Amino acid sequence: MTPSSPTHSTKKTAITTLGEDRHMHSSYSQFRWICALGMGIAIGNVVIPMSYMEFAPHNNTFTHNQHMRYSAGTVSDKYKNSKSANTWEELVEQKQMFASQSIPTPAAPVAMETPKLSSKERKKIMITGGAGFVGSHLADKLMMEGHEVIILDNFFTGQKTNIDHWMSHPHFSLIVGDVVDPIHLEVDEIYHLACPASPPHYQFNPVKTIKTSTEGTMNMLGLAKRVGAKILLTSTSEIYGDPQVHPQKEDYWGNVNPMGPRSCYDEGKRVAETMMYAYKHSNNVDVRIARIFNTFGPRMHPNDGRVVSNFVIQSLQNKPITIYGEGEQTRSFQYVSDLVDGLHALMNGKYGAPVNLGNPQEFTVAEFATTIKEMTASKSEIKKLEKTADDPNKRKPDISLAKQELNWEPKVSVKEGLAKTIEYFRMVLLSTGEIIPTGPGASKPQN
Ligand SMILES: O=C(O)[C@H]1O[C@H](OP(=O)(O)OP(=O)(O)OC[C@H]2O[C@@H](n3ccc(=O)[nH]c3=O)[C@H](O)[C@@H]2O)[C@H](O)[C@@H](O)[C@@H]1O
Repeated sequence: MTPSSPTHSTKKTAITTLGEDRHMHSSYSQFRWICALGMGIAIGNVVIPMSYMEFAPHNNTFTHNQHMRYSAGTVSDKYKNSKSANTWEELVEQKQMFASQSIPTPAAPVAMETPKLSSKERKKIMITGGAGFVGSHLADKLMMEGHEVIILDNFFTGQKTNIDHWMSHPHFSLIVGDVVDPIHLEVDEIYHLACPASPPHYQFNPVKTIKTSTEGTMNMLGLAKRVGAKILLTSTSEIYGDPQVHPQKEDYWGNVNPMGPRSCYDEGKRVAETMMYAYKHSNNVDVRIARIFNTFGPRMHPNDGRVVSNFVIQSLQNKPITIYGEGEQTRSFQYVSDLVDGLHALMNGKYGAPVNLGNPQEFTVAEFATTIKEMTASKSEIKKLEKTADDPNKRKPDISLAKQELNWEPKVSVKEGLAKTIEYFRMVLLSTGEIIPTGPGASKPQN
């Protein structure tokens, strides 16, 4: 199997055994400490992550005593002194402590105490696709504000490891389900993220991708209408297709091939936007639309197949870096914490028309490959493969509207974000062994 093959695999070795063996692995233990020390700032007994909790590399399960031990690995004094419970009273005390806090896991190696809001201030917020890469970072932010978070995810691309740390928190609920099925519950806000976003994944079952964006969005709008909730749709830069205008502003109508391999996603999101406005105008639903440009960061699935995870994983293993086409196509990359801040600002602001959220720092794919190769001190060769069908030639957001309406702009440079992402994947590789990233063409996410 070559890295360019449409099939792919991740060899899981040490880490799955870890959970089962219930023993600490030395590199893993080191990983936790690096993460905790590198990411957290302790204030009193609360550990505030530098950019939420960023590390979610693997499947693992933990015993209660392991939770206790992990708590000793945080920077917080309170946790530093905690140890395995010896008596019933100690166990009760520790259980109470963890009941109001997150539980440290490899996904989020710092324990975090969530603020106690009054019931009037505390909102019930649903995130569809909340176990995914972006959704789980958003969940962290909302939990850290003290809200109640309900995640609805079908785990097609989402991973439980991304949200494990909140599972026993009283403000957190997980519903394993699909947005294509109607759902009845009480919520104040809905962040509707559910939909595979990586081209190989959304092309795997195009009919399902269309249903997710259409029936799924209809169901979420129906819910918003019934309970009077505000709803935010994560749309995409892909609605501009292969743009003939550069950079792209929100008033550009786009250049989409309605019959191409990407159209299930592009057209699905376009119709989802249309539905949002139909419900706004006909039913007075309070809507928000974010058009998200290429986003990267820790918790991207190693087999996501998008350019950032592929190039980083290939470089770290000194394997060929696969460029599709000549590498002259451009993309503009934003770090995940900036996106999460933008989504939050949009939901909490008053602006109801579509807004681009992206970082205008633009790279050709070839430049991007060289940048990652240099940052990882890799010996990888650059390998050119066939260009993929309908791959947009240029993409860069005009974010003047987001600056004006949301007072938002990205704070993390691409290089800073890449450094964090490289460290993340370095640790993933330490734990999992070899990874062969997903190549071009439709494919199912592999665990
Ligand atoms: O990351 C994102 O946020 C966006 O990713 C994808 O859009 P795309 O720009 O095609 O993302 P990638 O698959 O990461 O591709 C970026 C460029 O790198 C190239 N690429 C990708 C992977 C690879 O191994 N080699 C390579 O040259 C692609 O051909 C493309 O030109 C999704 O379709 C968007 O919905 C999503 O918003």
